[in-house]
Amino acid sequence: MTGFTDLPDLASRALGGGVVDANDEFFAARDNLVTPEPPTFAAGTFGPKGQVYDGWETRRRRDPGHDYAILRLGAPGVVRGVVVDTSYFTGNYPPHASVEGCGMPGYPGPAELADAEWLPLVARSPLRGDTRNLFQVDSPHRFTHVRLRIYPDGGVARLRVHGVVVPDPELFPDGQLDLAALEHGGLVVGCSDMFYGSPHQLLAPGLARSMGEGWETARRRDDGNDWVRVRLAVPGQIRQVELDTSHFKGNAPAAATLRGIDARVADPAEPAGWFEVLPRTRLQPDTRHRFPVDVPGTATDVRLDVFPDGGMARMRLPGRVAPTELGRLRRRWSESLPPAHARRIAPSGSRRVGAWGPAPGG
Ligand SMILES: NC(=O)NC(NC(N)=O)C(=O)[O-]
Repeated sequence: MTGFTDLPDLASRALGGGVVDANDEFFAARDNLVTPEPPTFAAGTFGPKGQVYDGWETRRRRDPGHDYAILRLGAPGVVRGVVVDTSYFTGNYPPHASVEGCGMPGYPGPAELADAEWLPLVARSPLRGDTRNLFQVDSPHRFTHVRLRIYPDGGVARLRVHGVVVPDPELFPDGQLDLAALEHGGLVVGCSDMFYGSPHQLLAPGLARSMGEGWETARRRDDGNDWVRVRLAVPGQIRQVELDTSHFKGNAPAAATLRGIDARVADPAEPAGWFEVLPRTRLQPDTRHRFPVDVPGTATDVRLDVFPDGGMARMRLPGRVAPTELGRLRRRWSESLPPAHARRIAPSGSRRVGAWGPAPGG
């Protein structure tokens, strides 16, 4: 794993991201900005408003100003880079764009977001048409929303917001959670092959709807086996291993093993530090397998080996986090809040009720 685009897209619809506001979407719907699949184009397809585009496209401005869209991240986190993808927008891409982020508690609507404290992620920069425009981001804050501004108008196919999830520890007060879940901060840090499907999808929320929503390798023609390594959201004890081969019917692995390591005290490069979580276990195609396990060790990372190759829809690792780690998670969360969000959090957990604005009708 090298550049920021290897990190998960926090805005993706696959993670629950959405477009909550835009000043205009005359030619093409804002919602397309967060579609997980790459953009497509069919020349000469005209609807009642014009050429059909797989992206967000505003009308031609006849007055000064600029257009904007606001995205809710599916999983709030620290942003490492954004991709303003103008694929297929050639005579109608915006020549410039900027991106800002804000961190808000609760579930703000467009009116609250308009008044939010927006911090710069990408300064106003030139864009190329029909191009994935990459911008590195350097900000330590945990953002819940981003705002894309385009100058003055035009079309953008996708906005990818790559980063590291920073979970809200209040969501698992008793320390029980899926230690591998992307939305909790679990992260794929390496894999042998991802020819047909991204390994990040293994950790995505919900059930996969098709084979395309899982991790799938190419057919192996040697004696090796495929594997994926995951950094857990937080160090913890794994209580159950869920390996879901749903939709993989002619291409499920025959068997799998799972090993864990506490990389704070052992070197992952040395085999000695790895302990068995799930012994080599036969798998069935198209099946959600759930194996209770009793592992005394704490793991920071796991490695799933599949034999010999194939595909898997999801891997879940329900487990328990030590109270000390929960404290560390709380500190990491509070230290990464942008100033406006931090000001809204009163001490002693008062954010549980009415933390954002008055109750409806109140
Ligand atoms: N051929 C076009 O793309 N024209 C217009 N856009 C759409 N969607 O028809 C425009 O003015 O940008």
